[in-house]
Amino acid sequence: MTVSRAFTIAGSDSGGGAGIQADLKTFQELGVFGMSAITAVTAQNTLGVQGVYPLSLDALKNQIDSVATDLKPAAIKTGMLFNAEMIQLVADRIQYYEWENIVVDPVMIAKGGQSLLQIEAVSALLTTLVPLAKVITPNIPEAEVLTGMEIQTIEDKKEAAKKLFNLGAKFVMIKGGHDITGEVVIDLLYDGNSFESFEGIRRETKHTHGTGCTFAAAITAELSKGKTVHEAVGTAKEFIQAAIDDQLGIGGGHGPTNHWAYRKKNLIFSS
Ligand SMILES: Nc1ncnc2c1ncn2[C@@H]1O[C@H](COP(=O)(O)OP(=O)(O)O)[C@@H](O)[C@H]1O
Ligand SMILES: Cc1ncc(COP(=O)(O)O)c(N)n1
Repeated sequence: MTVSRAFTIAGSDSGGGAGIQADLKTFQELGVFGMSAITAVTAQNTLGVQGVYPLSLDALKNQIDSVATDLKPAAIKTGMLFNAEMIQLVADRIQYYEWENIVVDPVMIAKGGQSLLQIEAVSALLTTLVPLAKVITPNIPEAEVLTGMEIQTIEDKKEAAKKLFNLGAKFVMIKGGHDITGEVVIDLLYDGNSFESFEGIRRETKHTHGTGCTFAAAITAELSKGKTVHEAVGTAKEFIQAAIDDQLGIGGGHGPTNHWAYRKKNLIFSS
């Protein structure tokens, strides 16, 4: 039996909705064997981030090498990388192992406002990791920081996508969750030639903790199966819409989405 294998390099979210936990749940739900390397442990729940505890560079390198040398992941996702040294290490390992299916989710700030990436690390992200990305998946505030431009209109999004493409990312996905208006939420994918919109139904909910991680993890899972980026993003969009629609309603703040919802929906439709 061939097993699709995906690897996440990210931070741990004790609350289970974002980070490593969201990634592994998403891999599992999409039928992919998941592996992880933890950059930092966060003490986190739906109310916010109570603490950030980065691991040593050695601990991170050792985890990546353990996975790489034995388990051979077919697609790799990066999430919270915390500082410039970790970004450089991850970029170095990606090149060393000649990995190509790299999904870079440039995590910077948690939904509660706490920083998950040191601001001086942004230039390392731009120069070392973005050029290695098959897909980069910034939300609007992240795209603004990465490009140094304000994003308000669809034309701004297109310009930002072009800038990130010119830095070497093969596909740029600018997510629309932070747009303030509209019944439709639009994620814009750019492949260097044309733009494709992936639309979802915008839900009025505060339970969107981990949506970015989950969406990027679903893209990674599908890439590990050999799907194209367009196919992978299509499935990821269905996955995240189902996860947001099927509210869990747990916790007193920004609650997690339901990672089981996509499989549940497909089970119902196929039975
Ligand atoms: N309120 C919402 N209703 C429906 N889809 C949403 C909503 N918020 C975010 N999404 C979707 O979730 C994914 C993550 O989006 P976004 O919130 O922009 O990223 P992040 O979690 O990194 O801030 C995207 O596919 C986006 O369209
Ligand atoms: C460890 C960790 N990684 C990432 C996020 C971002 O979450 P989101 O997907 O909601 O932007 C988070 N809150 N915690």
